[in-house]
Parts: sequence; structure tokens; C-alpha cells
Amino acid sequence: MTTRKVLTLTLVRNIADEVLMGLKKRGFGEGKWNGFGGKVEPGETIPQAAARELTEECGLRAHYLTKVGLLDFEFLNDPVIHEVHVFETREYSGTVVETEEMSPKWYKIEDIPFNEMWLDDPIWFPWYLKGGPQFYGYFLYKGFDTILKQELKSTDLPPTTTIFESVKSQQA
Ligand SMILES: CNc1ncnc2c1ncn2[C@@H]1O[C@H](COP(=O)(O)OP(=O)(O)OP(=O)(O)O)[C@@H](O)[C@H]1O
Repeated sequence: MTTRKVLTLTLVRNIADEVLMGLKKRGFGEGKWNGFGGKVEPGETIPQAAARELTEECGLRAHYLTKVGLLDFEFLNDPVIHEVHVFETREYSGTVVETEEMSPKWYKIEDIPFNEMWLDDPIWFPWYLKGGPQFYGYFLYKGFDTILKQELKSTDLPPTTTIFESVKSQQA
């Protein structure tokens, strides 16, 4: 029997159109560059979890989050499916800070360090970057360095946005 672990992953873009990436300093995915995110806790919605993890890991408070895609990861001989909800924000408050978990850095699109990221990232990132409907991806890993199966497709869903009014009004 499989179980699902629900996670978030948030990509932040600035006015120069750079992407904020974090070098994971500990735990799952240590040593890899990634967006910001983690597990959804009981009692919070998925966008709330994404906003919380973003602040915990890099200090920024998102004014809104747009859901751009969904990724399912399976690891051979592991019954847990990692269900990753992918978000983007372009409006936020606060200053980027290094945290215990992440060392953040802005990257120009052409400089995104794909060879120091999860193997699936170079596959779905271009879908995120080109915009359009939400994407859905499925990846079956063997260990952490081999992808045995993959699927990536566009859904009919337009991106959906959750606005955090309280964050916006705090800034005003
Ligand atoms: C396998 N291919 C993958 N490709 C790209 N991104 C991946 C990923 N697999 C997991 N991710 C992301 O990596 C973070 C892990 O977070 P993770 O440290 O497990 O969560 P959280 O911070 O809640 O845990 P702790 O509180 O430290 O236990 C989280 O953003 C999640 O979306």
C-alpha cells in the first residue's frame, strides 16, 4: 500500500526575472540547489504551508502564491509517494536571509545550476519557465541518482493564485 507525503516547493522571481534558489544545508536533498518548501503540517492548507516554509527557509513573506504544477515522486521499494505542489511568487516582503536549512542565491535563468539540482529539475523547470497551464510530472527514482520512469504533461488547469491579504496589509 502506498501513502502520500504532501510537500510544497516555491520559486521566487524578482523584477530582474531572476529565480531565488536555495542550497539545502541539511536533511533530504542536502547539497542540492532547489526552491523552498517542505511538509504540509496538520491544520494548514497547502498554500499556507508553502508560505510558511518560504519564510522559514529564506526570510521572505509571499504576498501571493500561484500554483504552477504538481510533481509526484516515487522511490523504488519505498511505499511513500512524495506529492510536491509547485508555486511561484513575484511579490513579497522582507529580506533574503541565510537560514539553518538553506543558503539562498539569485540566479539568472541561463545560470540556474541544473547539474547541482535534483535530476528531475531540468526536465520540468522549462515547463515552469515557459508559463501556461499547470504541469503534472511523475518520476520514479532508483536511489537518488537514477530516474527509471518519467512522465510530464500539461493539464487543462490554469494557474491558480492564493492571495495573503494579511501579509500585504502588514506592509502597507
Ligand atoms: C525527488 N525530486 C525532487 N525534486 C525537486 N524537489 C524535491 C524533490 N524531492 C523533494 N523535493 C523538495 O525538497 C524539499 C524537501 O523538504 P524536506 O526537508 O523533506 O521538508 P521539511 O523542511 O518539512 O522537513 P524537515 O522539517 O526538515 O524534516 C521540499 O521542498 C520538496 O518539495
